[in-house]
Amino acid sequence: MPPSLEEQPNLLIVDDDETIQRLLVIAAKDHGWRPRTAGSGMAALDGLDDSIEAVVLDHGLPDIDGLQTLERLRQAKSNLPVIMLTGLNDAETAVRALRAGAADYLTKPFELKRLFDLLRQIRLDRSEPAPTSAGSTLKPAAADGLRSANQRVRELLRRLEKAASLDTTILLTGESGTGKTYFAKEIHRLSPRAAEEFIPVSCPALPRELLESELFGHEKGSFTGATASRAGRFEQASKGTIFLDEIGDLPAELQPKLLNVLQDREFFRVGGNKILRTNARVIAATNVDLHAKVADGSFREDLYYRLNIIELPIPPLRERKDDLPGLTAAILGRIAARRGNDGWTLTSGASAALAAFDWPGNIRQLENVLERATAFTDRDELGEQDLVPLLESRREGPASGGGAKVRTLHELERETFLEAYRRTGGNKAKTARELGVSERTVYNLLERHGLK
Ligand SMILES: Nc1ncnc2c1ncn2[C@@H]1O[C@H](COP(=O)(O)OP(=O)(O)OP(=O)(O)O)[C@@H](O)[C@H]1O
Repeated sequence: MPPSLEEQPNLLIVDDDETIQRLLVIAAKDHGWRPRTAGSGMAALDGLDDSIEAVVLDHGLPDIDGLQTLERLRQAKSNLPVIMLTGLNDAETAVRALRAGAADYLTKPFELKRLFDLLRQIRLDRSEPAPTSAGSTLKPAAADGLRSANQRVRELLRRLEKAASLDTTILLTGESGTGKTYFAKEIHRLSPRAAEEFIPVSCPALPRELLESELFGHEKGSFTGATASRAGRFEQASKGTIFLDEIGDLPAELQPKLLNVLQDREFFRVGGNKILRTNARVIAATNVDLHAKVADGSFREDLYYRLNIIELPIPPLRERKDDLPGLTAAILGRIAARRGNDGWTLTSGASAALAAFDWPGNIRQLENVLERATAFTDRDELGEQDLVPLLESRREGPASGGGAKVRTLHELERETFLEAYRRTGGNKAKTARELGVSERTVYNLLERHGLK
């Protein structure tokens, strides 16, 4: 039975060309939408109300243009999906539309079917209930990492796929371990450059001089130890993608050089006097707030804007817990393939324990927990007792602010205890023996550290 008129979702069509408007209205009705129309950006803003579920927006409008309309629509309703219609060969508008938060764009002329397939998919994504994280069975893994149970991530992935094909600079932001490197590789894989090289460079991994030579190459004799000329990563990645991880740590002296590459595609090797050109696509990532770095003067504003053509913010795991079952299945599948066994399932208690944790180290921490839990069990089902002792709330990775973090006695006790508890597979008697304490103390320790 077709949906009643009340059940049909409202679609706002914004186009000043009456013929196209009429065509879209007919097609919208055919596809189960209830169309409303606006002939200008201002009319679209006037016509916006809570019942509108999606907008099809032409770029060329008579008053405020499509991009400005898009920005204002999204200001009024931040989660409103907008599909932008752009002219042929207008990649710049497409990039700017995605940047301004468009769910997608279509280049005119386009097939009506494509538009309504997209709209249907957006609707599906929004209405699909998120799977519960507790439960004994795991769904098959989203092996390519481009599926998600979380609406925010699904929207991010849609933008990511679109951005991948546009060959533009992308900035991935998010806490450590959220998957920035993983997504950078996915962008490369989905891009027309997939067959070329993907070259990652970690900015804080090298001192300034070496980083400069790593990125831009050097000529023989340009510094002590430069016994031969060497091409840099920008030369090597000329047809491919260069991934600049932790770009916030790029030393001030190298920032103008990177800016030149992004602006003019030109650079010099260290000690070189020949202008070299690169066509590398740049993807950068940061887990620090670059805005704040611009504000305190440690990161150039012009470089920030060059990098931030399209920003893809990756949410922390604690804000996408509905993805835990899929991610867990994907990671366990990967571990099983590596170890050559049939894999593991989780008891509902184990799933609930994962869901109750706040994951300060994000997906990397989930991966570590699963690696360790599977290493210490002979069973093919992971239970609460396999996971709970591994769920530590301390942030993983290097402590921010530099320098080794001084741990309190309480933290040391917790770590030592957890080590032993994990080693013994959660066996309290064995843990007691290993630590030279009574079993009663093991119970006390479990309680003291909130592990019961
Ligand atoms: N969608 C995903 N599916 C499966 N595994 C993932 C996914 N995203 C990330 N991972 C895994 O989680 C781990 C951490 O991801 P990644 O290294 O990409 O994080 P990051 O944000 O780049 O971290 P950092 O800021 O510390 O460099 C990796 O081992 C990666 O393979």
